[in-house]
Amino acid sequence: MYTKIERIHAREILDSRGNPTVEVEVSLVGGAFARAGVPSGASTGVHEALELRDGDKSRYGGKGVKKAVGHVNNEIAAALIGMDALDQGAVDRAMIELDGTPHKEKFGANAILGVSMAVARAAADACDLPLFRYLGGAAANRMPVPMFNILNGGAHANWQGTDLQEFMIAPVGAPNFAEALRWGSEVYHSLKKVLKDGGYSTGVGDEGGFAPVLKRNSDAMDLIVQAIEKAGYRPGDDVVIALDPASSGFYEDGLYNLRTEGRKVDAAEMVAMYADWAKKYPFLVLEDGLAEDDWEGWKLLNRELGGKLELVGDDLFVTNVERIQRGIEENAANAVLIKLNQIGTLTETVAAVQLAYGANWGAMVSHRSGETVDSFIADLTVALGTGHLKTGAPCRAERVEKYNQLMRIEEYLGASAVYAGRKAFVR
Ligand SMILES: C=C(OP(=O)(O)O)C(=O)O
Ligand SMILES: [Mg+2]
Repeated sequence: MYTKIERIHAREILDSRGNPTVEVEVSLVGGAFARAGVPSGASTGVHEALELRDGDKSRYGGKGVKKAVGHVNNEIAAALIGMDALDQGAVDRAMIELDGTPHKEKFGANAILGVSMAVARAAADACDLPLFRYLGGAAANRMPVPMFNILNGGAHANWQGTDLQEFMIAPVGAPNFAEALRWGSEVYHSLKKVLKDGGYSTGVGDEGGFAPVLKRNSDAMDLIVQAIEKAGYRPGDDVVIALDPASSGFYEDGLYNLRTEGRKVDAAEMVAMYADWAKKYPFLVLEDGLAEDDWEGWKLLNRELGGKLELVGDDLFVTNVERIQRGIEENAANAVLIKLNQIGTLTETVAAVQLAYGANWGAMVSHRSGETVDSFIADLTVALGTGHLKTGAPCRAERVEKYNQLMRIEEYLGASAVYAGRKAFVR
């Protein structure tokens, strides 16, 4: 059968931060071929599947991935060769069972995910279909709102800028994805000018957003509103703001340490700050507003703001159905962030999205702060119809490749494409 897996080969490559990561190639008997690159986070959740690093300090300071590469080339290849690439579920289950640990500690989620992605792409190639069409079927036509991270802080700016990690803009009022991309790029360049004119640095963080040193976190909101207006758009109607404070990164002994402002606050005070911002700013989406195990805080946040904001759990849920199920039962959020490498297979990622949909929750697909030029998540977003994705600033090749792939998909869909717009957000 022409979709049988014939060859699997992994190698070590570099990601956008200059750290090693896994790249996997898969060939099928009929000649189909695909390659996939595995991303890597910096503000990783403690409940994520394991990213296997060598720990050998003589190479890349211990960050090499030769062990993960070896697992792909040996045990995983031996088990998967001869399997049908069209049966993604069976391929992913075989790797999960062979690994046999709860968090993929044996092979590493980086090894398993590279194979999972490359097998899907090889199957799409064998079917002569674009990846989004292979994964999503004939009805997949929903183009996402791009969430551009234009101001970086926290771990993504070496803790030298804002405490909050990501300030994103979302062009909800655009008529289509191509225009949304243009609006986002124009606001990004407008922010550069606003920062330059204000005497701030225009150096960038890990995801390509500017990383100025500011006195208060809310200064970032004011600067972004100015940038939206100066670019000729209406804050709120055309372009809204989304935040990912990644607050697990500054949660210490039960309090949130806002270092730049010199104050430590509790969950209720954080919720009050977000409520105030929701009144003052065109602010619609809040990811990881509270820390990954602060379930009581999240419940309060959802009670207070769940009707106004899309509250997205990233470190809280780590794309893991058990944690998402708990979130649904405890009414702790109304949306989930979706990162393939937090869980380690395509099959489990799709299950996480379906669980969220079943609860009428939103799902936002996401890149990692360490990326390759692989644009798998662009296709995945359209395939699953999530309506929004975040993949950094509209600059830096590893980020724009995802946005550019969405341009190609929108062109391919032609009149069938539907831009999700404001409806993307569940509140
Ligand atoms: C993309 C993110 O960052 P990282 O990849 O560093 O976890 C995030 O926190 O949403
Ligand atoms: Mg996050």
